[in-house]
Amino acid sequence: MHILVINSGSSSIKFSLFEAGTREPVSLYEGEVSGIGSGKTTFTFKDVNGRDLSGGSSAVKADNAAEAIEVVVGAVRGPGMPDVDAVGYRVVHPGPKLKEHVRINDDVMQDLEEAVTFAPLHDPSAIEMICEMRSRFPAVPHYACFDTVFHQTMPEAAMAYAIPMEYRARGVRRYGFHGLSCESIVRQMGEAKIRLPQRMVIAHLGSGCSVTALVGGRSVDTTMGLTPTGGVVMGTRPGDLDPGLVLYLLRQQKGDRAASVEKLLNHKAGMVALSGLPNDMRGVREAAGKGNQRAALSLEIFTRSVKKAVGGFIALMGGVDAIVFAGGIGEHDARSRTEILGGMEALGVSVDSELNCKVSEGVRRISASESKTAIFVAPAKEDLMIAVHVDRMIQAGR
Ligand SMILES: Nc1ncnc2c1ncn2[C@@H]1O[C@H](COP(=O)(O)OP(=O)(O)O)[C@@H](O)[C@H]1O
Ligand SMILES: CC(=O)OP(=O)(O)O
Ligand SMILES: [Mg+2]
Repeated sequence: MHILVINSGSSSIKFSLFEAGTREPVSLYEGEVSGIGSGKTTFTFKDVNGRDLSGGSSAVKADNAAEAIEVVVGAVRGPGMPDVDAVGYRVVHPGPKLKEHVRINDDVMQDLEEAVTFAPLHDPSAIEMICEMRSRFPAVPHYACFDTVFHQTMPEAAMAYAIPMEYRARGVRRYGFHGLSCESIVRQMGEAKIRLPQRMVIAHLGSGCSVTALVGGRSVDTTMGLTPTGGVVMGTRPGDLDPGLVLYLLRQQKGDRAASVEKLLNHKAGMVALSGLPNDMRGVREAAGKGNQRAALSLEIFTRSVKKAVGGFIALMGGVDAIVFAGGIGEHDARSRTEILGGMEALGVSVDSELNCKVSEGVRRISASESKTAIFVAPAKEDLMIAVHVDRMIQAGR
């Protein structure tokens, strides 16, 4: 059986084809269409051995999602490719009703449409992708896997906001995101024969950034809330703000005030606002290294916000046995890791500077020998988790 997994972002579509059924899902092919609508769309497609299957042309024309989907469909239906038996999608926010990963039908699509208000940066592209793919692959089952499901284990004290309870009944609560990433880290630790740490903090620092506290491998609290705009500072999102500041912004706008503030908070805030540079941690670091003061300040603010989240969760859990970094920044930016954990030696947290700079596959340990807390770097395998959940749903006859 072959499961196609699709993780669509606002300007990119990542896809992987997994073999599953008789064994745990294994990725056979993966690809990405990125920079959709930018005029500089690129396409990568390779097999499990890294062999390039993109036909040698990395530049493709995809001015919108529908054209990008044509590229994806062309690749997975190409010569020699196996039949797709099921399709799984990463959907960031399911809205208030859906609490588990689900097989998609028209009712589910209705729920997802209603969830767009909670994740306007993420859900629309996923919904568009699902609609297109359902019409192109009408005979196979389609499944939605949500970022939020992993956080269902949070206690009510972590979920509820201090606003009138009638809103809680309407689904206004902390949901938490990057759950598929967190789950994949717990799973990878098991595969690497690392004893599951009792108290763990996962810092998923990528396009979106969040910090999650886990006890016994289950989420007990996380920084993102009702939406993926809150929590720690991100590339284009501000993280937590004084609610009075949001009211101030709303009062300043003309026309469609909510739409203007939404655009400001999801696209124009965070590191891009502070640094005045494009949304790429590498560029910000390079500029700061050359003396750009705004870039340096943006890094300081980013580090400070993640450090406060990590420290807060250590206090909440009464200590920490492991800290894990994942996501594009968490996995690749050694400086972010040392700066976030710098000065925590008194808490028993110290990074080994040599191990921190090494590059290798899978979960790797970067803590110093004297560190009481184990510190790891791990890839966020969201796509693998989606394949695992789709496989389970198929086995369960869903
Ligand atoms: N080698 C690297 N060093 C520092 N930052 C990196 C590196 N590679 C990727 N990043 C950063 O990771 C972020 C994207 O993270 P990623 O997890 O890939 O996002 P997405 O959620 O879109 O998959 C960007 O800010 C990018 O600059
Ligand atoms: C939930 C979220 O922020 O996702 P991403 O990091 O992919 O933007
Ligand atoms: Mg991501």
